[in-house]
Amino acid sequence: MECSHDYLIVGGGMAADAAAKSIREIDAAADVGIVGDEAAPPYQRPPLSKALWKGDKSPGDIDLDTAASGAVVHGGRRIVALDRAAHLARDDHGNSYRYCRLLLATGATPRRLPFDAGERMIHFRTLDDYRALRRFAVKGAHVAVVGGGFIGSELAASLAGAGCKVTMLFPGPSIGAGRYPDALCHFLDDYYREHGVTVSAGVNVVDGKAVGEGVELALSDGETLRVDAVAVGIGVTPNAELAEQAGLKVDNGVVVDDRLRSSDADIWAAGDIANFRNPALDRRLRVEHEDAAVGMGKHAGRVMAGIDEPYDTLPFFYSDLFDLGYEAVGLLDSHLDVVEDWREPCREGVVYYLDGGRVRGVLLWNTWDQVDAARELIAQAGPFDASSLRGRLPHST
Ligand SMILES: NC(=O)c1ccc[n+]([C@@H]2O[C@H](COP(=O)([O-])OP(=O)(O)OC[C@H]3O[C@@H](n4cnc5c(N)ncnc54)[C@H](O)[C@@H]3O)[C@@H](O)[C@H]2O)c1
Repeated sequence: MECSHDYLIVGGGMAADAAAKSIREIDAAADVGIVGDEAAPPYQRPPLSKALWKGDKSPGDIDLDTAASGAVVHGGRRIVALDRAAHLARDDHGNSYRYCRLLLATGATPRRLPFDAGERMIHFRTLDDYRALRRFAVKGAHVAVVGGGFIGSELAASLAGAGCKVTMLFPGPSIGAGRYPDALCHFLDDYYREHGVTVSAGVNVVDGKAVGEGVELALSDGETLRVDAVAVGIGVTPNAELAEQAGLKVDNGVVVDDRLRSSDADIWAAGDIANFRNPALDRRLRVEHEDAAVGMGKHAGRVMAGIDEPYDTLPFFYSDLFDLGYEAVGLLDSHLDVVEDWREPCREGVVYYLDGGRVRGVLLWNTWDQVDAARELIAQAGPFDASSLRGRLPHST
């Protein structure tokens, strides 16, 4: 089959959906095509590790209704080659797609543990992964959660809340290490333990195999752990092979300019794969959060449809961990100078991340309605220090 689209979007996630909708808003007559390798049409990813486990949402509620944008969604297909000169993409089913303008929104692939332990070990990212884990992570089941980052901390809390016995395993010193200040990391380790989670920090999973109706893991401390299922969240790799094969500039993702345009004038990139420069932070970034996927998708769609404006949005993300929650703006890197301003230690407060007297990131821990104020602070030249920051952002709840 050969088809032709004015705008072809490669990847079927949240960035793709946002781009299709913003193209439609500007170019009502546009012919937009989306080719994505997941069978499901675009859906919201954040509920997979949070709301779906709490029963706040069901899989039917997370559909993004991309069809409403008028885009033709070619699901279950993967673009495997791009001929930039001919403006032609080819998929793994032998179909070809002609395009005028193309958006790469191919997302990222979970890093894998170096062994196969069968269907009960799930590298967690997609709706299919959620469904697979749900089959085994029933009430009372013992689930090992490998990784102490975003997926690991959210899933461990959600699974414990859903009545599973949870063991967290990760090589670092504590949950959230490298992102949060030490006191908060230690508080989180204790908080998870108080909520019934076994937190095994500093422990690597070195091997594993399927055994009967479970998985047996060999750990770096010499122990063996037998569980009903394993959920793995040990980081992701941007899906930039297609861009690389096509000869686009790739360096920790697809390198784009301030219009999210790649080194090819007719190809843009958005979401997890895009390496862009943020002017306020004065550095290039690749951001793997929902807000960036949606915001960059929307922005790329607008630019592709003819609105010439720069993308200068600061990274924003949020999380829910048991009854704790936070919003964050900019860079959370505990190697920066960290100023903690607690209203109640580790329960409610603000953490600032500084570099040379400039605020580069703000963590709003159980502190709400301060995101705009945090953005403004990061835009200011400073210099700031602990005394000028403490008490600056109100600690409203
Ligand atoms: N709330 C949110 O914004 C949110 C929620 C879920 C996922 N995400 C995104 O999804 C992506 C994937 O999340 P993630 O949690 O996998 O990545 P992550 O980078 O947040 O965390 C990776 C974790 O795995 C650990 N790790 C690395 N190698 C390991 C190994 N061999 N064995 C055990 N642990 C190992 C790291 O120490 C770290 O704790 C991220 O890009 C994240 O930003 C975001």
